[in-house]
Amino acid sequence: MAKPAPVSISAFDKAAALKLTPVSRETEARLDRYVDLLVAWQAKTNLIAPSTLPQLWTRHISDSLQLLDLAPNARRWLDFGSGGGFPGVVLACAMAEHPGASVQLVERIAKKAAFLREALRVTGALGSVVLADIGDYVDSLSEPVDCVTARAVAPLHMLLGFAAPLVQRGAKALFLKGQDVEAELTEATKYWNIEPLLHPSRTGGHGWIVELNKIERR
Ligand SMILES: C[S@@+](CC[C@H](N)C(=O)[O-])C[C@H]1O[C@@H](n2cnc3c(N)ncnc32)[C@H](O)[C@@H]1O
Repeated sequence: MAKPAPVSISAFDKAAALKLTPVSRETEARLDRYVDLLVAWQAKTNLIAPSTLPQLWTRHISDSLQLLDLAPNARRWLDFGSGGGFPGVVLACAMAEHPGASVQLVERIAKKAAFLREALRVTGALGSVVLADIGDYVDSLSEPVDCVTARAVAPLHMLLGFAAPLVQRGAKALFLKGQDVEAELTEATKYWNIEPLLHPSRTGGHGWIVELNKIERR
């Protein structure tokens, strides 16, 4: 008797992720193309910690998708330090269903920026890649942004410095943070007047999303 095909960990992980953060068939197809590209590039460029590959869908894709519910009306997104594309490329894949939406991905490492461009191309997601330092880019930006995001890029007090001009012009900031969020908030409030909203990550672990609608220098 033929043995049943082994259930691959990634298929199981993908199913868990889609239960946690459901998406349309079209977005799922775009995310599949992104995952294929990421896995191919990961062999030659370190885009994510190799130990997290088996949980790619829950650890990285759901982690990114969960931001959408916190800014359901946002159409113009800006992701700081996109690296391998989290959350920026994932958001761009999901936002492709909204005409006129776009996600800008800011990354200062040329090889990662090249990967991000290829990811937007193969997925057909709506967005653009900016090869620049975040601070320089924000200084040069005049068009409005609805929501600014970042994951694993810099300590909170530095992210607040980057995001402040955008939040002061009406943007919301959503920063994915780990278990040290309280210490980061304590440090940040030495320099900034903020009224943070803390959302526990839906993907479990000790993650938090820091939502900010006001950032003013003390
Ligand atoms: C640890 S990686 C995280 C990447 C991605 N956000 C994620 O969560 O998988 C941090 C990324 O931010 C980029 N980065 C850090 N500081 C930056 C800056 N000032 N300007 C542009 N990119 C920056 C780095 O080049 C790197 O690709």
